Amino acid sequence: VALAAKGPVTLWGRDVGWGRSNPRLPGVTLPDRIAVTDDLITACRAQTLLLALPAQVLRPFLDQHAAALNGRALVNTAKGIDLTRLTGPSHLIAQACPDAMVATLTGPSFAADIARGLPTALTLACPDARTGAQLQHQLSTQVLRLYRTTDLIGAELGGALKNVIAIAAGAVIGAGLGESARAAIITRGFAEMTRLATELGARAETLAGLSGLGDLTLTCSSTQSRNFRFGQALGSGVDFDRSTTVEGAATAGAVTEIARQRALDLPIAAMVDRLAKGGISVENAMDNLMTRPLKEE
Ligand SMILES: NC(=O)C1=CN([C@@H]2O[C@H](COP(=O)(O)OP(=O)(O)OC[C@H]3O[C@@H](n4cnc5c(N)ncnc54)[C@H](O)[C@@H]3O)[C@@H](O)[C@H]2O)C=CC1
Ligand SMILES: O=C(CO)COP(=O)(O)O
Repeated sequence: VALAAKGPVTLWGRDVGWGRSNPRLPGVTLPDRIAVTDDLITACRAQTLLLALPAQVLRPFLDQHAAALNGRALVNTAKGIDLTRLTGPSHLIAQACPDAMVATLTGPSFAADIARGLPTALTLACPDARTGAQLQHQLSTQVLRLYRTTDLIGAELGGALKNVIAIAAGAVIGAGLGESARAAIITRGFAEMTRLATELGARAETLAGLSGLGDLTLTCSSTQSRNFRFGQALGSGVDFDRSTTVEGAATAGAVTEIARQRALDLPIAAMVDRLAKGGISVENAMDNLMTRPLKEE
């Protein structure tokens, strides 16, 4: 919707029967400049494609459609780590589409805010600096301000890992453990995010930017966030609609496996993994975190 301010946009979906107002974005009507199609070949005539799919869906989607996508600039927006490959979205895309230019657009942004034209700042991450600068200009608008980085690993991991911590923050609030506990989870969660990301080759300063700390702040503090609401439901013991996309649940599993393989200490992610699988109560998870051996900050 934001990009339609700059020129014609084609929106592809496998189920576009909803017409010009998507039930996932209530109150938003698509501008006339957006052509809606369920024909991927038509959509792939564009040179730049934004892929807006849940992280765990991306791999099967690429298995099916890689040939149509190859050779384009492919901008990922998924925030997660693939559970079977233990890798981020852009690596999956680059493997499936070796002739594509791959980038990730990430950072603090609720789709509903962007669709309403509210001001938003994001990170455009592309290892190729020239392509990154081109995409930055192509995708920025008056209300969508893109910063760029070549640290694709760091930007992508920031977006993936903040979802895990947001579940923990939601659980703390849902269980009535208080704002001080939430601040502790956000801060120690950020330490875990930085520990894992730098181990995997990210720059620490990327984690402190929009794609890491910025998105962590948003997601841990807003009930607009699905990850936060999922945690809240776990904490308060109410049902949660399992058809809702909650990226942090699968990503906590992937993170726990990566931590095991690399002998990394990521206790909050480990607790979120157990919580999401129903293997521990919020009270026991918090006890577990609070009674670990005392250490330096
Ligand atoms: N919703 C938001 O505010 C934001 C979401 N993201 C990230 O973007 C990614 C997607 O999130 P949402 O769009 O919110 O998820 P969503 O679950 O609301 O929508 C995903 C869309 O993908 C489609 N889809 C699912 N499987 C498919 C397949 N095999 N082939 C074709 N289409 C398929 C669904 O029909 C749906 O239209 C996630 O990784 C999320 O973390 C990033 C920034 C903001
Ligand atoms: O990534 C997001 C905000 O930047 C959206 O968060 P949720 O997936 O938790 O709704």
